[in-house]
Amino acid sequence: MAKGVILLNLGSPDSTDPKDVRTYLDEFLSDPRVLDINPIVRTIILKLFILPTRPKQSAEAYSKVWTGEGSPLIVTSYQQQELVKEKVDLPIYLAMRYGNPSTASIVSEMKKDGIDDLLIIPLYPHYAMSSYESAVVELMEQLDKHGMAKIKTTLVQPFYKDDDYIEALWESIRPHYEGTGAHLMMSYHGIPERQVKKSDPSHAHCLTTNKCCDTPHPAHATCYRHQCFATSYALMAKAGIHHDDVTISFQSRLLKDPWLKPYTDFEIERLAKEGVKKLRVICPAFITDCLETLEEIAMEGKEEFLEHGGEDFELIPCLNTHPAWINWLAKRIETWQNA
Ligand SMILES: C=CC1=C(C)c2cc3[nH]c(cc4nc(cc5[nH]c(cc1n2)c(C)c5CCC(=O)O)C(CCC(=O)O)=C4C)c(C)c3C=C
Ligand SMILES: [Fe+2]
Ligand SMILES: [Fe+2]
Repeated sequence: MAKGVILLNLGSPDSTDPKDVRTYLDEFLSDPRVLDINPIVRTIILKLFILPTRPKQSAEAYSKVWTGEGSPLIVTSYQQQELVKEKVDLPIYLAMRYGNPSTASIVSEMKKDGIDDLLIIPLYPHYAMSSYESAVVELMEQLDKHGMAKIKTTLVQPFYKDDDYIEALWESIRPHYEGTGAHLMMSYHGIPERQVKKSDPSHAHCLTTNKCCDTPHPAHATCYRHQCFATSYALMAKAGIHHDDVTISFQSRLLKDPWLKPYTDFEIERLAKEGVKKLRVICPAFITDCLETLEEIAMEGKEEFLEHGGEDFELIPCLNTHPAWINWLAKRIETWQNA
């Protein structure tokens, strides 16, 4: 059998031209796992309220972080792919859920290469219907469309508390944090609360009490909130960081419905007002630095912190191309290859 590995990430616009950003946002927000509302209402909201204004605003934000080679998310993802290729003797593919390289185009490449035994690695530590699930469903649909529905597939599960992942995360954070005396914010991408409830197969556990995420339950296999907390607690335990020195929060809200709380922007302001002078922020929901870390946190978040009395603010980079992360990927692939 011809083995191959596919890395899945979210994707970016092709350029900072508002037209390209519009095309990207249209594809992204038309995904029923992202705006999971009545399809007619979704089209109305998208076409009448979001697409007339947001592409220009988002294009301006993207312009602040864009590199000579393109979007940070795409550039770093290609670097990850190349570094993994240096470590394992297998074809390594990279596909995006939205934009390019599209999942469809990469599946077509895999078909030409005769791949019939595939390891799927969604580059998301946590399960969310809008990220991990959507990327996997799109891949499966494309395999089906390309006549590859019957190939052997192995799916890497959300690795939010995997010991080697937590170790790699701490190794990447440690030089930027240890000895600074800073308060540590762990800011995760938010999702609407209704999506946490929808992803609970029992429909009777998630968000029913304040303590649901700390009470063991099968629903946690697909509970984004539980998995984010589990990453935070495992990291604190590994690094010996006391919970008084940590704030866990959720960023990047869209529209007015309730999203997971507490909200990162409110927490940054609160911490500054309460006298925290030095803040370091990590964003463990992202493997790769992107608009949401480099602009929303490192620029907007910093401005907000300094405006309200904070003095020293830094975003700690995501895992990106850290050797411990590349080793984690290579080890997962080799374990599968040799099984
Ligand atoms: C952790 C993974 C992600 C989840 C979960 C997620 C949910 C989610 N996102 C939106 C809306 C937007 N997100 C945007 C950017 C963006 N989102 C993620 C990851 C997750 N999103 C990443 C990595 C990025 C950055 C992409 C890049 O090019 O750098 C954007 C686009 C930018 C903007 O206009 O703000 C939108 C829109 C929703 C609605 C949602 C859950 C319902
Ligand atoms: Fe997002
Ligand atoms: Fe939960």
